Amino acid sequence: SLNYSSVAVDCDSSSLHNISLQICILALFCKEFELFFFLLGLSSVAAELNHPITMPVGNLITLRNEDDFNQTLTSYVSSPKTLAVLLDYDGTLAPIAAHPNNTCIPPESEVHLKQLVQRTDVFVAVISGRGVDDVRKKVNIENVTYAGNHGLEILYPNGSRYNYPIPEPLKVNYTKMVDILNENYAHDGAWVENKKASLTFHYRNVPENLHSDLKAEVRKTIESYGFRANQAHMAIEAKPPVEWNKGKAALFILQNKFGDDWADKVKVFFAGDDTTDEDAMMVLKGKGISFRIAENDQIQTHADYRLESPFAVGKLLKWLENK
Ligand SMILES: O=P(O)(O)OC[C@H]1O[C@H](O[C@H]2O[C@H](CO)[C@@H](O)[C@H](O)[C@H]2O)[C@H](O)[C@@H](O)[C@@H]1O
Repeated sequence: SLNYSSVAVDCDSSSLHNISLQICILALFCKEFELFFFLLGLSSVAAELNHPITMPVGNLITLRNEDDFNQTLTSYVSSPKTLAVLLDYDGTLAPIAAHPNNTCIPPESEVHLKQLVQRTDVFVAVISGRGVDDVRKKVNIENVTYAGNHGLEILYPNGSRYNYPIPEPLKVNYTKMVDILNENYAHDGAWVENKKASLTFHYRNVPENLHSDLKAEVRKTIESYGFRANQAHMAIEAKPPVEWNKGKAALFILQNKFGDDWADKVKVFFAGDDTTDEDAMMVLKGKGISFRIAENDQIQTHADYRLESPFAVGKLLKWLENK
């Protein structure tokens, strides 16, 4: 069991988050549940402090066609650096569908994406919330680096993999959380997508009058197992409380491919439609150009520009292909 003593810590929010998370996991090992939940709360608060939660709103320039791309992006794209294109899948490459199995990349986008991948001066990665093998199957293009589970797993073109090390107690809790969500809430059209490292609770087919209570209950359940709950499109994502996200994964992929000085060697384009994509937009601010895919031009985002739909992403890919 744990012996308590008082410790004074003078540190920034990032270190506070890491320290509290580490002791929290130790507390779980030692079955010190009160301490576990206290430290879990503390680590979440520290993570929030570390993460600016207010995002710029409005005044977001929308790029709609070739003329817009020419006017806005030409000077950035004409530098002799290698082009790195990092793309989210659902809602970005592929339009949202009623069920994850029913998505596909519009044929025109697929053609341009394939052309880009074939160029030796272009690097392409897809960074998704789906399981990595699932998104790999969906995109189905060779020579692309795939990241799944919001970056927790990465599959390189040569078949090698990176898996973010998730602490054992969290894995145990994950399994329990999947069982409870399935048992208590997977009805009236709701279902749990178990992706092994993170899950998505889908409620798209649930009658609308039940949404608000269901969402609150599911969030509470997810958090009671020590996981983070994120709102997504008609779904709630449960992610492990680790210091890893699409932003960290994007940097990791770029560093691995181009070295620590990647920012001097590469011009980066990132596109995403969801809150989890904001982590990548944040870390790439000033180092690349990012696009938020959104119908609403008042969306809160860290992206530099807005594209209205996955079809506009296709137009951007076509434009990039000719650069
Ligand atoms: O990071 P992404 O590639 O955007 O993945 C995010 C989640 O996308 C999927 O769910 C969403 O898209 C489905 C298909 O269009 C839609 O039916 C669902 O309502 C959306 O929430 C996917 O199923 C999740 O695993 C991803 O985390």
